[in-house]
Amino acid sequence: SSWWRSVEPAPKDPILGVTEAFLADPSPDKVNVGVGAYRDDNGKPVVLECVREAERRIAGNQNMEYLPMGGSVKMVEETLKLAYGEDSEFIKDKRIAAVQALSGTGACRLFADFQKRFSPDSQIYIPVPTWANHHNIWRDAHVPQRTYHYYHPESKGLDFAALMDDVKNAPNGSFFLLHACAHNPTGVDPSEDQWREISYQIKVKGHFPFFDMAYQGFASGDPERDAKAIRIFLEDGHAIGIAQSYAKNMGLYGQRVGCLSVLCEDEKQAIAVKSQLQQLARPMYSNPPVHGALVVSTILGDPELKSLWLKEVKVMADRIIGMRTALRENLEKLGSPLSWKHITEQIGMFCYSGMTPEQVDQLTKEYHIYLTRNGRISMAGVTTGNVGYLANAINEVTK
Ligand SMILES: Cc1ncc(COP(=O)(O)O)c(CN[C@](O)(C(=O)O)[C@@H](O)C(=O)O)c1O
Repeated sequence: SSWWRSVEPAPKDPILGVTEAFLADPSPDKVNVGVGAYRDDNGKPVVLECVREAERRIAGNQNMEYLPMGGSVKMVEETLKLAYGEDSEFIKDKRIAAVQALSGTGACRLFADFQKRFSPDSQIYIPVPTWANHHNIWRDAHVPQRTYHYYHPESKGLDFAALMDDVKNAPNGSFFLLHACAHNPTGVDPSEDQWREISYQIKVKGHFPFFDMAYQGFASGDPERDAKAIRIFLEDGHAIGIAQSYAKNMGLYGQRVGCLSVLCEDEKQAIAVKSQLQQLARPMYSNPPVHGALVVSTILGDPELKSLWLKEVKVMADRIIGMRTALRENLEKLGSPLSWKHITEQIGMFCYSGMTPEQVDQLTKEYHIYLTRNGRISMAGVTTGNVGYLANAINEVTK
């Protein structure tokens, strides 16, 4: 008996479905500015030189043994330094419970399941808008979701006042999901002063901040600078959770390398929390993949490779910043009646263009330009070769 007969086709993923449509399009003019995957100025995916060199050093020497349920201790150690700081006292005092995760998605999901298990009546406040998959992750972890104001359409900036009201009005001890840098999809980040006010208010309310940091190094080109929000919260004495990913900033997309960490009050608590995170991982995937973790720990564990990585991540960030300027200038040169200054004011991988779903559909149908229907443009897909074509198409559908 085909018990699955009632199974309906799943809806297309709002982001990955765009990639599928792009790949299916035979047009030579097609442009993919959908998924957040870096491309060089020839529109090609990039494997960083530091990654190639790490692979050369690993080749032939890597065993295929299981990692512990918590993953590679060395990779996790190096990863915590990126988020908490090279000389973090929290690392020294062993207060951080941390496990290797299946990239940023896996880190968020492991946290959501941990939250459900150990704070079963809690909910989570998620920004409007956010990365589409955040809703799926906390839904499948059966954690009720609330929203907080984030993006201000009229100014194409941060709705700071409304955000602060939501923080103040949420019940004490609520969970808040925060994008550490390079907010997806808006590219709008709080200023340093705004982060300080958010941190203060979250502390007053006893809320729990969970940072999703999928783009460290990609926003400004400097991983230290991109961790500023987290450092402010740490200085203010918050307990926090962090999801980290090497998909974008090290280009390890398909290797699925990330890390989930929870800052505890002391080492004893951290040992307990880590053991429970491992308990969640064991029935889910048992232990995480070994290769990507070895690439990361080889790079971050070698001063020469780490400095090469820092140079390469800056090159990627700078290229994107350059494309923001180019796209804005092309639109202005075309005499577009709209203001496009937000293209250069926003930060990170994405530009929240302000285009309507209908305008996006027109871009796809008439110009073979692929982007998500919320008008988000992955700037990594913009090149000196297609920026003129893209600007012209955007001008045509928006003028
Ligand atoms: C805020 C945020 N958090 C976590 C992730 C997960 O990333 P990973 O699991 O690969 O480490 C993404 C990636 N989001 C996308 O770049 C995007 O929004 O296009 C894309 O990779 C995706 O999965 O949707 C993200 O934007």
